[in-house]
Amino acid sequence: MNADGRTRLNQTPEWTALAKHREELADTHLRDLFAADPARGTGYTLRVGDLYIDYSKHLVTDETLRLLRELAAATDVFGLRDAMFCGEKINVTENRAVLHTALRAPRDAVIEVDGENVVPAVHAVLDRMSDFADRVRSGEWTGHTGKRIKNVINIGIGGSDLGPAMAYEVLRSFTDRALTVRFVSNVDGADLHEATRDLDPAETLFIIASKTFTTIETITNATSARQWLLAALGDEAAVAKHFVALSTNAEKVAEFGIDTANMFEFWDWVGGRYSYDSAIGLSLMIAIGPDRFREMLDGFRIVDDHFRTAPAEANVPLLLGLLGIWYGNFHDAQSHAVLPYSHYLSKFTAYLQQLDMESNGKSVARDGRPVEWQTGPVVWGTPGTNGQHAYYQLIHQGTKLIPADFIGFAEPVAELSEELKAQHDLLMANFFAQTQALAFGKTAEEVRAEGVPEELVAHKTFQGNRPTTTILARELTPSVLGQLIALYEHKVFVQGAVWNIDSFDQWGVELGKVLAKRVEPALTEGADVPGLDASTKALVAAYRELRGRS
Ligand SMILES: O=P(O)(O)OC[C@H]1O[C@](O)(CO)[C@@H](O)[C@@H]1O
Repeated sequence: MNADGRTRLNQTPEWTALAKHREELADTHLRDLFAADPARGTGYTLRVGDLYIDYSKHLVTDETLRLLRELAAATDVFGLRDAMFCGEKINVTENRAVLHTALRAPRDAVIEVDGENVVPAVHAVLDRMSDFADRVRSGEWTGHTGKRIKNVINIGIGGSDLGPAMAYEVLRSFTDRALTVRFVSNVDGADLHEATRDLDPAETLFIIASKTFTTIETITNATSARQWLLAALGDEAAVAKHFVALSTNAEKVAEFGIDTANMFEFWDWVGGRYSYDSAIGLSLMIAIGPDRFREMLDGFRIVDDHFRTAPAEANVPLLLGLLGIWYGNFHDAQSHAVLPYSHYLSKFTAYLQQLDMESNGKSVARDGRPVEWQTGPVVWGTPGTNGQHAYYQLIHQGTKLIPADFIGFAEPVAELSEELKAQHDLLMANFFAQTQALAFGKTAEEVRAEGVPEELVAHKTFQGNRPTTTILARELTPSVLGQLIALYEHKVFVQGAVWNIDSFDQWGVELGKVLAKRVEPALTEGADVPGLDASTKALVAAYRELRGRS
């Protein structure tokens, strides 16, 4: 029993029933499931907004889905969902509400935190962002010397980088191509160097994105960026025209030297990895314009409303979350691949890595006791066709079960030439062929029938039975991007709720930060750091020697 009165997850009858069911299905192949139900290809599908979700190629039956839904009911996933949408403080270790859904709520919605409706503030910031973005895009907002802003550099890390950087790539064809928009995150000086080396400081706007405004990588890069600017423009007053801040921490913003009039605010109830639809999206909004940004928010809202209201049988985030639990907890799958068949989604999986792994990479339950069940998977993947010529071999014929999401679009991006658009069918033929091959494989008999010599038959056989979800949409628009992100946000939520972990804290990143601060003087000054272990001590000495410092 948990301290909160709940039976431990792995001791519930629902969990035990799933484990037993898994044994019963051990010898069932997807080929059998499709043979037994000719309607499976259309029956095991759902729609949400513009997304068509095919989950027929999963190792599940109606009974599996029923048992999974019972697990969700027993762990009160929908109860926690309602608490989240209402602004209850479900981030228990930080005593915070979790309200990224308020960032896309309509103007007239009422969502309260500590008795205060947060929606008017959300829209006030959105309006200020829109006004600022319009002024930069139109050339009305100029740099210190009066030159038009042609370059926008977002400096941030983690949730203050990955979201806008990903979305900028995804929506590139909607961006103002006259603007150069870059993202600097790494404290390796090379990142800022490459981002600024060919730019005119007088035409460059820096957006310093940091929820806390204390993150060392971001503050270090921002300080270097200010030096780069001032070295060229020579006047402290230039900072006001070339630096804006996105933060929850006005005091630290002012301390850094950015006028808080140039600060776009968000709130502690927005987690970093859930923040790119807040002020953190300013660089994206400048790139695509406020109207497109709002279309994206509308897309998020479509899936929020669906998650909040759809019954369990038709609730897509619930389904996707439960399927992940089925593989992670009952098939020992360790990882989950996300494989987009769109060049524009090249940073999509990197974004999801933070969303999923920082949220659900936990081993302590909400009541403080260690979990006795697997939690979040390793999330990985790159655009599909490139992956086909790299790691798909392992997915097809390796010894590990790797459930995968395939994401594709019926239409190529509108601005491609007719010639390049013609390549789209080939791209999508690969998309459909892969999930088919993964599910159904190729039997030894089929291989033999092709005249393959006996000694090669085993090598050329594909076991199949590799589960995939296919997510298909007509085209990649700002709204569809919002829908996709909200879908994954809520999927991650569902899994955290079932595992009874706090998906909204991230204590696991703290220790490394503290140790880096402690080790730095050993590198720079050769200072003796008390308690440094023998391995790290020797590595520091080797580093100093290589840098000619010892
Ligand atoms: O926006 P901040 O406060 O600079 O934090 C950046 C990132 O650092 C983390 O706290 C830890 O990596 C993330 O959760 C967050 O997105």
